[in-house]
Amino acid sequence: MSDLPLLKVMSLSKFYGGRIGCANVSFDLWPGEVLAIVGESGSGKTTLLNCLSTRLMADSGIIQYQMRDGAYRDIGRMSEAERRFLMRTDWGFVHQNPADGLRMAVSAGANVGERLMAVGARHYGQIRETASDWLERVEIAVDRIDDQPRAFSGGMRQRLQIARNLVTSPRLVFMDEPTGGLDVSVQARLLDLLRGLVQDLGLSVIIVTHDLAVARLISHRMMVMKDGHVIEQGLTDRVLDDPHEPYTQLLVSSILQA
Ligand SMILES: Nc1ncnc2c1ncn2[C@@H]1O[C@H](COP(=O)(O)OP(=O)(O)OP(=O)(O)O)[C@@H](O)[C@H]1O
Repeated sequence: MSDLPLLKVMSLSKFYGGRIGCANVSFDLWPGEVLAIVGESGSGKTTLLNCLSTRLMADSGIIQYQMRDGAYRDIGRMSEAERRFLMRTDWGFVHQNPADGLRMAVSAGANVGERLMAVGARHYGQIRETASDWLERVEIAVDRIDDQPRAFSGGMRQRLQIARNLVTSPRLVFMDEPTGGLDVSVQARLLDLLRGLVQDLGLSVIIVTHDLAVARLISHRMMVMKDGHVIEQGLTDRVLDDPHEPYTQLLVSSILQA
């Protein structure tokens, strides 16, 4: 791990009119670290994730990202084109619904290859070979490369979305409930796969989940949100085994021992 954070977030806030989306959120994210944002429905997890990934503009606060050359850039001051380039190359975003992150009417191979072309790949044979490698890595049979994702199961679609995101070797991946909406056995397999990939690639991940068991399995550190505020944060095992805040204690006892 580097001795400098990959992402520095300072006093980030977003309001919807008079309603709090998220308020005054600050944290650092380190290279190779998986941070889970947990909390009940409406606590502000998605708002925070969307502000961090610039899909939503925060009302106030600063997000600094360490670029590949080591320099920090203020994300809020980047041009739209620079932000989009970052999203297509050095960052990934895995949506809960794979249809939001895939192009359903083009082949699986093209879904993966498209991201490669965004970083300058032009050689058709190499793009197809890399796409095949990635399909294999996410446990999709290579003979499905020309099929459209609409012919895939939910779990396969999600694995394809992951391949599409990881093919450009991003350093930071945002995930919004990536195992939500899947059968329990499919969820377990996907989580296993994700955990392996994150470890092998040394990815930094910010994952939103309402499922504390998912957070336990995949994250190093956890932030608990309530009414738009981060009310507790710490190492995942510490927060789950020894929650300090009464609200976290309630959340842990109601969900883990359900
Ligand atoms: N587009 C919007 N317009 C107005 N209010 C919004 C909008 N999006 C979210 N909110 C409000 O902001 C607060 C946080 O919502 P958010 O969706 O971020 O929570 P969440 O923890 O992600 O919930 P869930 O797990 O249900 O997705 C809620 O009070 C919600 O009603």
